[in-house]
Amino acid sequence: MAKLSVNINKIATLRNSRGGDIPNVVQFAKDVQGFGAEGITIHPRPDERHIRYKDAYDLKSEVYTEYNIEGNPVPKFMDMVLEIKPTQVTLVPDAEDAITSNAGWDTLKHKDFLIDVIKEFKNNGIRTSIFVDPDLHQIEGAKETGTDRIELYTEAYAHQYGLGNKEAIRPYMACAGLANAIGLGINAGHDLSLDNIKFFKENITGLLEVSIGHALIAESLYLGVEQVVKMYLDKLK
Ligand SMILES: CC(=O)[C@@H](O)[C@H](O)COP(=O)(O)O
Ligand SMILES: NCC(=O)COP(=O)(O)O
Repeated sequence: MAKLSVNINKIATLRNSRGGDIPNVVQFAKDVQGFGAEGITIHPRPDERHIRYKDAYDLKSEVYTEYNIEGNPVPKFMDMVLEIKPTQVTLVPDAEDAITSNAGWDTLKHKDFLIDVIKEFKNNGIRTSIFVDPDLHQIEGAKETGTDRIELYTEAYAHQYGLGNKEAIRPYMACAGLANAIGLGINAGHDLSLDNIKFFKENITGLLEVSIGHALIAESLYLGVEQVVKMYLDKLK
């Protein structure tokens, strides 16, 4: 069974569009955990256009499932994560102006940097994960950094699956096979949805956690948050 971590960035985006506190992201996190979510993911970006650093602190005492903070480990981000000490930090190489995450780390090119950053987080008792493209060389590189887990960047799978190309799962299966063989835990995320999650889960041996935000919130507009969370949990069994 893979854990469902709900990414609540979109709730903050909605709140920020009016400048007030509706919807309240902390209340949403509490409710979604009550509906069965096994984790809360946030991804504060440098411009704080959705989740803000203050939200990350406010959520600390209310997330009683797994708290996963994603982002580019620039000094401000590192200080915040080291202070909050979430369950997991997921390192994502965001460009400042990226609309959303659009690439995994080059774990070979940035190996020394990643080794240093991961050591710092692990010394503080925080589990680490690196966002990576489904490429065997990048998985091997990730192992060299000392990270506990990888997060497979699933945008390509989700896009191809939507076009009817189920073969798109193959590179992910190969990466999962390698990760399992060399002792890396496997997370996955980006554009996963009620449509594509079951096939992904069925084919990825050892999948530990998925973080899902954009599709989950969009689906909730029609079906309701509680129903959607339960549908994901069922597909992730
Ligand atoms: C790493 C990843 O795929 C997610 O964090 C995703 O990028 C969500 O971030 P946004 O809500 O900014 O799109
Ligand atoms: N790590 C992926 C994530 O948190 C959510 O991505 P998305 O479902 O919003 O594309």
